[in-house]
Amino acid sequence: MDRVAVLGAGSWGTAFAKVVADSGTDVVLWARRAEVADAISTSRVNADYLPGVTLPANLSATADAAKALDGAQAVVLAVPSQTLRANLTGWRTSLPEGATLVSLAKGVELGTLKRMSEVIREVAGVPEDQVAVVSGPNLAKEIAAEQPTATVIACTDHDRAVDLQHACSNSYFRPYTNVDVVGCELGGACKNVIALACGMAAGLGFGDNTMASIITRGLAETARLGAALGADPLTFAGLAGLGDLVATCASPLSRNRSFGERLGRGDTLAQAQEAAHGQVAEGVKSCSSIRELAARVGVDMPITDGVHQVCHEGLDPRVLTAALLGRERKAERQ
Ligand SMILES: NC(=O)c1ccc[n+]([C@@H]2O[C@H](COP(=O)([O-])OP(=O)(O)OC[C@H]3O[C@@H](n4cnc5c(N)ncnc54)[C@H](O)[C@@H]3O)[C@@H](O)[C@H]2O)c1
Ligand SMILES: O=P(O)(O)OC[C@H](O)CO
Repeated sequence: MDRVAVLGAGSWGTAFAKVVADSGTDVVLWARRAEVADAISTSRVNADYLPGVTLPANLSATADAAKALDGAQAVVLAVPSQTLRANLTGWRTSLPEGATLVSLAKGVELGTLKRMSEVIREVAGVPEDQVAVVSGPNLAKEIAAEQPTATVIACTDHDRAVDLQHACSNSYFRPYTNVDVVGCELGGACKNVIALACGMAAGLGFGDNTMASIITRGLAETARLGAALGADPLTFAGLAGLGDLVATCASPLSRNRSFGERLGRGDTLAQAQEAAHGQVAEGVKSCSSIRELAARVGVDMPITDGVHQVCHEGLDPRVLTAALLGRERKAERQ
């Protein structure tokens, strides 16, 4: 692979483009705003999202998506989940034939309840084995600072995953392959919701026992959903499951955890949204789609359900705490 397009110049799109460029592959990064593309081209910095990070010379930027896509062997989609369908519909006619379409987004679409790889297949009209997913404990700022990190590249076509693995392996970034796309995507989407719950707990002043309890029971409900949807249960013990869950729930860099913390301290949804400065906390929307998906397949997800109620039905996080603790007693593996 010698040319990759990354569509979306937010925190992760820009950091991932740097990863690919630092791995020796030429990258063209598409930014929605022309001034962001121009600034990257002239100063080699994306000051809005990754201030202080110098981007490599083999990374160029443009606001023209067709230009970014021209000749790309892999097309990396780095826009928020709920905008992926509309964005990709606009790019569809410029997608290079046979290119691997790669999702970086961690969410489940509202309304359709589709995972991002399903949205991509549907909109681009490509087979399942042409779509890959990157998911793991990947806080963009740490990766942009070249801190050692592992991730998972999931694709039902193992050889395609390996090609992509070669295009984004370097001294600070180590991707593993996996053929369980369903498990990796669900792990990535659900952990944002659990991180909101951990944030709420932190905002309420609770400590590490509470965090560990939410993380572990959050993993249990994520794995239950995964099992019902055909995922490999072991995926949830891996980087795209437990790995990402721990990083997101523990890190002050996580937008989801920070958002939850504000709610826990008493902010309204609107106040927490304002404090996020336009950066996406995917769990705020995906808590609703995941909750609906769980109901569709008859899976109990009490934490996800509670996060939805706090975010969208005005439930006080303190009342959620009491409700979760007061649930019917049960066996751990029930
Ligand atoms: N930031 C991280 O550390 C990180 C790590 C792994 C995965 N992710 C996932 O990657 C995806 C993108 O996250 P990000 O951190 O780059 O987000 P971000 O908020 O930093 O950037 C989003 C980018 O998408 C663009 N965009 C295009 N159409 C848009 C629209 N209609 N509305 C809003 N923005 C639009 C924005 O201009 C911006 O460049 C999310 O699903 C996120 O969960 C993020
Ligand atoms: O900042 P968050 O909460 O969107 O999390 C970022 C990444 O998904 C961590 O892997």
